[in-house]
Amino acid sequence: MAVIEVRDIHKRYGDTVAVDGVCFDVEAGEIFGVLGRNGAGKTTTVEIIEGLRTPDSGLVRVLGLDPVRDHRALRTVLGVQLQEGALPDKATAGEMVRLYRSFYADGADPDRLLGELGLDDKRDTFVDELSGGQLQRLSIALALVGKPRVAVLDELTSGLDPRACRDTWELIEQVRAAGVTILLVTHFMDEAQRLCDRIAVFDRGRIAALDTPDGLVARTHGRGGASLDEAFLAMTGADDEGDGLDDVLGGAGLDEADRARGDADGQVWS
Ligand SMILES: Nc1ncnc2c1ncn2[C@@H]1O[C@H](COP(=O)(O)OP(=O)(O)OP(=O)(O)O)[C@@H](O)[C@H]1O
Repeated sequence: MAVIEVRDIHKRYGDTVAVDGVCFDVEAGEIFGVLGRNGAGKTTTVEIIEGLRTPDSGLVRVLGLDPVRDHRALRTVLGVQLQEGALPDKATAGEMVRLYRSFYADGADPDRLLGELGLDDKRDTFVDELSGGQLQRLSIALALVGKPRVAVLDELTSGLDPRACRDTWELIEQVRAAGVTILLVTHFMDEAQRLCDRIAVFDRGRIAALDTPDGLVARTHGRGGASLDEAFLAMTGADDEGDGLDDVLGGAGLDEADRARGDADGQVWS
């Protein structure tokens, strides 16, 4: 059974169609990337998966749970990276991680996790005295401290310096090696290339392509050694000329059956 199942979800905000028939499966132990230009519908889709938004139609299941109806049960197995501004200013980094740890029966050691994220000397620092990158690392700690079975990481390394990025990628690889399934929303192609088993490229509320990083490159550049960055630019650059991603990908674009099919052989929680 897929860990995350998304079936034909639709969401409008007034006249704006944010999500228009999105389908995909995320398999156990997979890092599944979500890429797309600003406004493509990524956050809306992810917030529907987290149970923060209700789709107009369609179905979502996370470990068999309905994110809205089973929200309480979902909270114990799903780790979510909070967005900026969601934390109280006058709590310390250590207090926040210990508080989040207390919500779960099992979990990571707060001090060890802070150390792995390079925050050991910031344990007693107030949230409003952390730098942007330190806050970002704290939000990753909070997403992982409950040892979730599924983690949703939205803009994982935004604002991190290159060293902190690499350390964070290594941590995420360890988390994946422990069998956690990860949904990763990112604008960084090097991050997607390194971490993701498969990537869904969103375009105007739809999934225009779903493949491995190498598979996406092959769709636009053949086997000519181009990078994912070049592939993504080729796909999205055509948009500026008025063509959609499906036009660029031509016959290589996915049909509905492809979009719904998961084919990764990820690691399984042991
Ligand atoms: N609360 C809202 N009210 C009205 N329109 C919204 C709302 N949230 C998102 N939208 C619109 O829905 C569309 C999809 O937005 P969404 O935030 O899902 O895109 P995104 O791919 O996450 O973009 P970004 O990369 O900029 O974060 C956009 O056109 C956006 O303006």
